[in-house]
Amino acid sequence: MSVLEQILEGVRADLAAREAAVPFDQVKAAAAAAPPAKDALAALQGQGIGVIAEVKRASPSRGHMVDIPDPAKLARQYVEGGARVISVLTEQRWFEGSLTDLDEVRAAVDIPVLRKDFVVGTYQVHEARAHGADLVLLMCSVLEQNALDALVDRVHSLGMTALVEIHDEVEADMALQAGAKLVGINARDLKTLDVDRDVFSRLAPGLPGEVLRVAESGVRGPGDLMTYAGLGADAVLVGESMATAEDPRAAVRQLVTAGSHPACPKPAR
Ligand SMILES: O=C(O)c1ccccc1NCC(=O)[C@H](O)[C@H](O)COP(=O)(O)O
Repeated sequence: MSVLEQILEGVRADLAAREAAVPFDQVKAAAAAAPPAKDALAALQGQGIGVIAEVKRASPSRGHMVDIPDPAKLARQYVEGGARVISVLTEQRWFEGSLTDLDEVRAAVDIPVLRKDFVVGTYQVHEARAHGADLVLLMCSVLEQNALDALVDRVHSLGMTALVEIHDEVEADMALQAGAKLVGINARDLKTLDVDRDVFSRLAPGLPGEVLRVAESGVRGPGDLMTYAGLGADAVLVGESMATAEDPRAAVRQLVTAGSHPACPKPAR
């Protein structure tokens, strides 16, 4: 069984437990009662390359990386550094995340917040909204086309933005067919965990001009951001190198400064 299949097995088991504990109607009602979602596309369309900074303690490729006893504090540091969106991993078994992290980050910052998880059904989408998320990650690698279409519609109908993740040409077609407005091109192959930054240069030119492009994974510093900017990225999503930085505020600031420097290529929109 691949790591991705193992992750999904755990995600489905944990989801079944939550569904048994909290009925879907209750989650839907909580989502409907939540304050309106923030406009993530507007946030990412600002000047320069946007930085999406992630609250990430652990991963299948790295194991446990860092203790984050206070995700709200880390998120505030990211905001002070100039992040446009905060990504919160909520998967618990491999990433040590939780919906509590999402609650704490939501309460701490005013910028859009992404629920980063392995979403396989509508329950998780309403759950994300109920916990204050403004964006939801949907991964083409774990969804059939029909399911992706339905989940993109559901995310958008709740006022949130779907970040639709792709890693190859087939998934790019899936994302576009589903009506994605924000596409994340993940350099990490989730089956092998290898990071290949060339995936972005292969896939980004095939996306229509109006679709915002996020370069995901393997961004280790301003040099990577500048490279992705030159290839047409509107934003970079950065986990490990921000969450493990000695000074996360300064680490984000360094990226933001590079992304707004006159020498940094600007997105074409
Ligand atoms: O990070 C992993 O090892 C991983 C393995 C399997 C599925 C997903 C995985 N990561 C999720 C992500 O997409 C990253 O957290 C995100 O792109 C940030 O990556 P990085 O900056 O390299 O930490």
